[in-house]
Amino acid sequence: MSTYLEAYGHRLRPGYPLSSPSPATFGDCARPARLPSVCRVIEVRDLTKTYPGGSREAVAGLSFTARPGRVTGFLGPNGAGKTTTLRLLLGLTRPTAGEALIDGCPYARLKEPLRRVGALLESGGAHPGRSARDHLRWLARTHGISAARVAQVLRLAGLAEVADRRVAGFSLGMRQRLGLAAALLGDPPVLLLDEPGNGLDAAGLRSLRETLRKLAAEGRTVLVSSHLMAEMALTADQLVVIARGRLLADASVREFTGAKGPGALEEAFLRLTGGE
Ligand SMILES: Nc1ncnc2c1ncn2[C@@H]1O[C@H](COP(=O)(O)OP(=O)(O)OP(=O)(O)O)[C@@H](O)[C@H]1O
Repeated sequence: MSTYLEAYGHRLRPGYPLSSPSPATFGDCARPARLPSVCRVIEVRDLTKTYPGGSREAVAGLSFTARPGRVTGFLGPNGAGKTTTLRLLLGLTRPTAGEALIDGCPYARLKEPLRRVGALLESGGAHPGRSARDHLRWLARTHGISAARVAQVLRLAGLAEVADRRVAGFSLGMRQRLGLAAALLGDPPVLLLDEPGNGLDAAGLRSLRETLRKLAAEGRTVLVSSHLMAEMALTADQLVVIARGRLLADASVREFTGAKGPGALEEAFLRLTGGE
């Protein structure tokens, strides 16, 4: 599969005459009955963002592609522009220049976005007085998603046993799990996750790693930002490294760490970013 994706993944655009049952609606950013895996691509093209009053560009001419079937780790020192890039991809802030596309479309033009893109940006968002289950049921109802799927994502995120507890009593790690459960609710082919490992204990990190690997193995596109180098070395296939809004590297974990193995990622990262 990877050879096929590598050969065609970044060149195809929605609307291409693939074997999709309804390519016409696909070009319109509607979801075809079966989304061709080669089109689940996240594309950032010459993306630039200067915040009003900002002294420098938060994102500066950034270009990269995250492809299906892989976990793409999005790395960079504090303030590098990772969250800004993810917010641009989700249409939460406007680019100063360039494009941030999913399936060839800006997020705002995607039909049924919850079923197309699962996002975890921060661990807040759930009403503290609600239980995890009620929060997810409410989200599911507003997007026409079944209660059975709620139970499924609660299990996937390791929250089944605390599903009926109020979110107010949740630890940071439990809130992160709830955020991940919400991101998975629509069974989306594309996932954008901003530091999902924050606050997770060792068991939580392992389970997150296994979940992300599995999601990628199912052919989904997983873009995940993180400061946890050891985790990224074990989780990611591809690494996109930025600093001061600019691309420093876009390489496989193997290319990054060489023969030294996953333990060498932190060293390579610090060397590349000048230990910022
Ligand atoms: N709403 C905003 N208004 C003005 N400047 C902002 C805003 N959000 C972020 N910035 C600035 O943009 C730059 C990039 O920030 P961003 O949060 O995207 O980086 P990051 O790589 O996610 O950092 P971290 O790893 O610390 O979360 C920083 O200089 C930050 O101060």
